[in-house]
Amino acid sequence: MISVRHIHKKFGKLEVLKDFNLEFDSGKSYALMGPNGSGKTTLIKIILGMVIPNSGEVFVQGESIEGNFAYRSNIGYMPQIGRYPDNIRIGQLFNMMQDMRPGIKDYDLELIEAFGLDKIMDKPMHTLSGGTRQKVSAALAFMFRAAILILDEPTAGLDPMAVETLKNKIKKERDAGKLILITSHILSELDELTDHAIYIHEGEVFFNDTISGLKDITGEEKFSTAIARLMEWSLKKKKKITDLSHV
Ligand SMILES: Nc1ncnc2c1ncn2[C@@H]1O[C@H](COP(=O)(O)OP(=O)(O)OP(=O)(O)O)[C@@H](O)[C@H]1O
Repeated sequence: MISVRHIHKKFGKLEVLKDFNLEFDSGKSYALMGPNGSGKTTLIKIILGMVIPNSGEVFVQGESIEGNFAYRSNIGYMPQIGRYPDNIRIGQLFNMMQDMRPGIKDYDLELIEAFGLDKIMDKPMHTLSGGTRQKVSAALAFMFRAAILILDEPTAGLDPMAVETLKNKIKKERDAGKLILITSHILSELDELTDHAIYIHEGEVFFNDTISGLKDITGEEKFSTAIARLMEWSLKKKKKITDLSHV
């Protein structure tokens, strides 16, 4: 459903992604992991067409995204930090986003109600707390019933009740067969919400397999310990996991 082929991205002299290849299939949920600054958000922004790679290509539902904007309506995106016009009110923002997708009329308003945003529609965005802005971003990501959901650290800054609400929503959409891609540093959350683990190290895909495959190859039952082992290997060996059968 999403195919990332030979992507190379540099910012100045910094090589963030090096000949990066990945496939994301519909009906599966992926945890995108890696140390701070390893290129997770950059990869997401390339898939969304917000960052242009130096070379390589991305295909979404079989079509190259180059010069193509229509594919974005198939993706619900929750950014790490949502940036919105300061003076716009919550309700106006929802209306504006709906106007930008005139082809979609059947909105998913579940999170708006669950987070109580329907009761504060008149509040200007710049007056909102960080967590409430995060709730608005989550509500927008799910609003258009997109087949693909890309969630960049979705629960960061949310209170425990909102975290549970959002996790339940993600599980519901996952079980309905959507493609879900999540980056997070909260491993328990990834273990709960996803079935595939992708680990990025120094601009390359170091590990890409199912979470049960990860547990098998590391010999660790616990997801967090398996990831710790992977990090250890990535730092020591600096080779792809396929070369580590002898570790
Ligand atoms: N627009 C930009 N200009 C210059 N450098 C950038 C830009 N965007 C990202 N970078 C750099 O690219 C690298 C990868 O950043 P990115 O945000 O993709 O990492 P990340 O894996 O998402 O990190 P984190 O876990 O901290 O969110 C970092 O070194 C970052 O400083």
